[in-house]
Amino acid sequence: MWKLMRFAAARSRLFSTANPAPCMVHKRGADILHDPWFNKDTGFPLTERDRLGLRGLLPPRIISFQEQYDRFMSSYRSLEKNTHGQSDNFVSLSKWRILNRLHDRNETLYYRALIDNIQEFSPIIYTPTVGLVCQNYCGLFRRPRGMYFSAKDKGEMMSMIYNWPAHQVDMIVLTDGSRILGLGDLGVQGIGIPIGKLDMYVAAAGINPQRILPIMLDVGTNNQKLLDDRLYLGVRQPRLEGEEYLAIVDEFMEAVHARWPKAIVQFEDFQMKWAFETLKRYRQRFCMFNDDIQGTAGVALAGLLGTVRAQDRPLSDFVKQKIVIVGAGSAGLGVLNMAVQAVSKMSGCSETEAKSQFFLLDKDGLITTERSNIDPAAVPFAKNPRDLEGLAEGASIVDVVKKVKPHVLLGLSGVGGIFSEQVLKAMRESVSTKPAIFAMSNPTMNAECTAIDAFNHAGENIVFASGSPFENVDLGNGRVGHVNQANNMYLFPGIGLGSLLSGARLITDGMLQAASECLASYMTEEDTKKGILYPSIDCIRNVTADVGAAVLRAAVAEGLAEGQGGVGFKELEHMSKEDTLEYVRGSMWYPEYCPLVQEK
Ligand SMILES: NC(=O)C1=CN([C@@H]2O[C@H](COP(=O)(O)OP(=O)(O)OC[C@H]3O[C@@H](n4cnc5c(N)ncnc54)[C@H](O)[C@@H]3O)[C@@H](O)[C@H]2O)C=CC1
Ligand SMILES: CC(=O)C(=O)O
Ligand SMILES: [Mg+2]
Repeated sequence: MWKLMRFAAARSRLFSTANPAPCMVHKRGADILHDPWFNKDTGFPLTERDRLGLRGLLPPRIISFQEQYDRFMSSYRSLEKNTHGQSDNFVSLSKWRILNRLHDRNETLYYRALIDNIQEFSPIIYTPTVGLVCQNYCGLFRRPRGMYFSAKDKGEMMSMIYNWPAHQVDMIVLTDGSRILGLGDLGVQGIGIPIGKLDMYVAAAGINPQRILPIMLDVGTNNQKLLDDRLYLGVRQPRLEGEEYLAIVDEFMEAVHARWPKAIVQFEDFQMKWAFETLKRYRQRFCMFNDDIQGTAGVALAGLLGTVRAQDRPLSDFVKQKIVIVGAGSAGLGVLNMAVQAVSKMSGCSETEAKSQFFLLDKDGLITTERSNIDPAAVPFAKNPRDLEGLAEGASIVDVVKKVKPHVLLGLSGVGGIFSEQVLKAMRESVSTKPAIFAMSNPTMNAECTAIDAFNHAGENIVFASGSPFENVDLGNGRVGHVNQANNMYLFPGIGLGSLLSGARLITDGMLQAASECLASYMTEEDTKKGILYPSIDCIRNVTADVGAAVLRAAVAEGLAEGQGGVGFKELEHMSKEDTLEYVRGSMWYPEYCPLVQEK
């Protein structure tokens, strides 16, 4: 059966312009050289130079793709040498610039460099450097990437969407710049985040870069420093609020859906109130998800389950883990919701009972039912003070940790260093012999603690994870404190890829759960016992293929899959687990120069 379907899969690959099918190019001469989708720099073969009017526009020698790659990496290595001893920010921005210049010039070579060096380059194009790039965006801006819809475009979006040059768009990452990593409201400068996330989509999920679209919804900013900055490139007005805000997002979603009904929209780095509101508003109507709420939750849950295994306990013991979550925003509440659902499912108890193991804090401390002005999204998790011995409304992190002695302390607060020495030392009294500390806030300077501080103060037996990368910690005598990167990048590319290939019109909890379960089952017993919760970033393409296949199968199981690119529901339904994985892998784009002219 599957053999018969190979044709369809191959068609799908062609459909996604994967190699070696010829690419359609309607340009000639210098226009091709200036188009990073088609540009091959010195790599154009003679036939293309002849037939596309490139003769004389390039030095005569033809350089192979491999030589071009080697040449780029060698200039990257020289830059590393030449910037040695400069400040970390200077070095990171210099690295970002050299990668960005390649991105702007030759996408095929850029993505090959990114895929082959993903462990090394992800901290440059993604967190933490992407945060620095967003902070300095107006100064760094050279040429636009993606689309910008602003408060001033009301009523125009349906026609504006047709200004995007690509006929097909599969994956959109959208932000309004209101909560960029832990850096707050960066207005239009937040566009760096959709760009970085979509780079991960191409590198990890093999989404064709001609079919991605980063989008900034610029509804103003409440960041006074930006409003006062004469170089600021966004709309200089306070953020739209209430119905005015929603009217802009509604119009944008309708416009996108009208042009690309099957495109997936990932909402990213929206402030909490709009993150929850837009998810509720659109998830039954459009194929969308909120990465900070749902992607983060799946990655955190996989890490929490891994922690139980690291403690050498049966997975069913997850229901007994006491977990303190610091940060009751979109990410913290997303994690809590998913973890509570998992406990309830595993133990068969009600969600109300499942909540008893969890403690939630925000900027005002422990959240209890005595809190006045409690955020509606946090209400279900507020503790009844009657159930708390010796802990009152607003108790500090250190008091909660001392009293609860949790198995896990998890931070999604956006506040650097709030897991102080005192807090970390209190974790030594944890009821677990191998407590876990998740300092998940980004970028690095906003992490709740550093890896070194965690191992120094909380003890060498801890399990540690952070949102942005840290080096493993040398514990002496050849022992290593392993650092995990608990970042939604392990899931969002697979969620997007699986949803796309399924052709489902919605992304359900079942599909998201399948993604998380797939990641949770990834590590071997041997690894988890060493405190390794997630696979190496070097394998992110394999992880994403597995996650994508799990999401696709969940969509099929729920009867939501409609298929795409010639592979319909019936074919998807009859694929075995292995066939699905093969199909997903076969659909992934890989950067190679494709012929721009038909062989004669
Ligand atoms: N590792 C990952 O994959 C992800 C990490 N994040 C990070 O999580 C952080 C928070 O993101 P969101 O939840 O979307 O932000 P948010 O702004 O919605 O929520 C922040 C929460 O932290 C609380 N908070 C602030 N100061 C605090 C303090 N001193 N003590 C305790 N709580 C405090 C606030 O009251 C609020 O409840 C950001 O730094 C973001 O980069 C977010 C998504 C994914
Ligand atoms: C990783 C991510 O999505 C965040 O920090 O917001
Ligand atoms: Mg985010």
